[in-house]
Amino acid sequence: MRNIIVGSRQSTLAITQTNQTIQALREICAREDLAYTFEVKPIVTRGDRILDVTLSKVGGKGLFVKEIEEALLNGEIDLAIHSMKDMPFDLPEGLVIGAIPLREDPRDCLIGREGKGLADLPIGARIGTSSLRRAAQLQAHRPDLRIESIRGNIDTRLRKLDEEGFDAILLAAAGLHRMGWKDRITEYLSPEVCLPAVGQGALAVECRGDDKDVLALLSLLNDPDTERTVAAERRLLGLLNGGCQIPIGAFARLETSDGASVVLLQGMVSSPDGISMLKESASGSDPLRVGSDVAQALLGRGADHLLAEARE
Ligand SMILES: NCc1[nH]cc(CCC(=O)O)c1CC(=O)O
Repeated sequence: MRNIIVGSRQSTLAITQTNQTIQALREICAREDLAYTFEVKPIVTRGDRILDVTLSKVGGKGLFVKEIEEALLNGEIDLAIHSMKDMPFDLPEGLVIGAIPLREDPRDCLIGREGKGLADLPIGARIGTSSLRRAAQLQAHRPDLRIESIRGNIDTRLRKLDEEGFDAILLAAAGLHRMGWKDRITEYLSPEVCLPAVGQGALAVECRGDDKDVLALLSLLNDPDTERTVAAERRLLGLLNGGCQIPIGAFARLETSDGASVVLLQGMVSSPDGISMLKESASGSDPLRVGSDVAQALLGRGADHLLAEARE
């Protein structure tokens, strides 16, 4: 018998993801006859305190992660559930990702006012997003659209769609699905129009590297297919050194070829206006290799210049 303390941010999405993951762990415990109980401990992160300023301007990776990792390291909590796409590339010494559960829908989506899809939006329509990646790709697809910044948690943004007169906003489908707000989505953007963020739709369940009980439990929650696709995307991000402020998109999926699992990865790097946009793809059995192949292809075609410009 052990009580596992789960640290969680207090945004509606974080609470939902934490509760859904605990529910899945409880089902595993019932099935495997494991005597664990779970308790949620609220944690406030820097990212939560500065939501009223543009997050990308504040910079620094892992604004939503640092305080939670400190609580893991000092034993205040035993487990934390993060959105994979908010996870920095490197984990602090002593912490590991114990499970990557089955991925939700990785796509971005449009939430149009009055049910409008992308093709229904009038010339010059106002679109709310504060993601450089979504803005660049949408602008490349529809140069006429006026893209404006919109901030806050998912719930706040949905409210602002109506209150601030946007014609549509862009969000990750995964968050809306998890919150039960699928019906607000008016169009799913295909990866051809908008490549998602690295790890979008996936969760990272983090714990201490020496916590044997929790590691054993989490291994039962891990989804090996999701782990493979996320590994390819994150290798690409790591090699592009995505810390700087530049639109980067990636999407990996699996296919079976002659009985073997093959990872197919598409990657994109762009100037913020979407005018200089590079896209490359690769496939293979080793996700890390596929990630570095796409990174090398992008760098060889000039992604290094785009990255250097963004650093200036
Ligand atoms: N940037 C915040 C964030 N982190 C994870 C999600 C959505 C869920 C996910 O991608 O797993 C969101 C909101 C959004 O981008 O719409």
